[in-house]
Amino acid sequence: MTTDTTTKDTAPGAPAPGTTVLDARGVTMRFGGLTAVNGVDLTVNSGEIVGLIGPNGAGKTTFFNCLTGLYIPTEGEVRFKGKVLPAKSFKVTAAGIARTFQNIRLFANMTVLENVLVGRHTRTKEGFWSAVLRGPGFHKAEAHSRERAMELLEFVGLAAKADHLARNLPYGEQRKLEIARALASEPGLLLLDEPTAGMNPQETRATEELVFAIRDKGIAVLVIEHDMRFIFNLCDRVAVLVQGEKLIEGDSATVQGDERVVAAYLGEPLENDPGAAEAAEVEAAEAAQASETARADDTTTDTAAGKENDR
Ligand SMILES: Nc1ncnc2c1ncn2[C@@H]1O[C@H](COP(=O)(O)OP(=O)(O)OP(=O)(O)O)[C@@H](O)[C@H]1O
Repeated sequence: MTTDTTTKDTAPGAPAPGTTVLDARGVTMRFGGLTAVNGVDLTVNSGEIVGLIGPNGAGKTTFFNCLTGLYIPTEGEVRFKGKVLPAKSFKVTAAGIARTFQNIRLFANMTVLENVLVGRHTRTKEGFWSAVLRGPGFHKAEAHSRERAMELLEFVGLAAKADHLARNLPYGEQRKLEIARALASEPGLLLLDEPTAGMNPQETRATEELVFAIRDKGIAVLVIEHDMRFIFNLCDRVAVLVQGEKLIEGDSATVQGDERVVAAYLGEPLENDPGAAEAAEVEAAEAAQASETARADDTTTDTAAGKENDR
């Protein structure tokens, strides 16, 4: 896996850095009376890693589902490389947007390699009859797909486990396999939904490096995550959703320093702050103690100085 985050090993055909790849405008999703996403605008440019954060139930996954054709937004429009996205998830994948899911969705009884091969189906030109007749075209396409799938397994660090059953992989490796499978559709934009959920700090750090390496291959990334350290280390831009609406968007420093973001995560300070009286009492006692000590020190110094003068 490439871990160098500075060298750009950009894929041929990738758009120039800074070109808008995803352009979501006024995306609204209502479920009956509940507005889960409300008028959200978001762009992702090529060469960028953009974070989407917000408290539980803020509408992040619903917004992802609107970007990937799982939901048809009640209002708004999503464009990918300038074209309005089709309203079917397999067509969205074919257009160039791939995703992983919050809850891992692998074929547990298939091998690691087979799981990646499944991810290639939108890129395989060979049709039904070619598969049935197993002619030379089919064998050539299959060999190419296997080669590409092995490259991707190498890239995420799972090549040695290509023949293992997916269900036997440890949790962190299953998440990597999901990413390899998503990459198999050769996307221009990768959406990651909580890629480090349930990971230990080492696995999280490795995922961070993997995402940088994906970006360096010319694939733009939009990532949902609750791990703030991961998000602020990784992302060029971060958008914050609260109750379905975009509260703020900016670089990590701007978002981290925004009082509204802190309030959205930690809650507003309570009017009659419980414990405030006790805290003030402790502070006053500590201050009194400090001045008492200072006075005692002064007396000791004076006495010592007096004795000196007495000599
Ligand atoms: N299919 C659905 N039908 C009805 N309500 C839904 C549906 N999907 C999501 N919701 C509601 O929409 C709101 C936003 O949910 P969503 O899962 O998008 O939030 P989230 O920000 O991804 O939360 P989390 O961080 O917990 O995953 C919630 O109130 C949720 O209950």
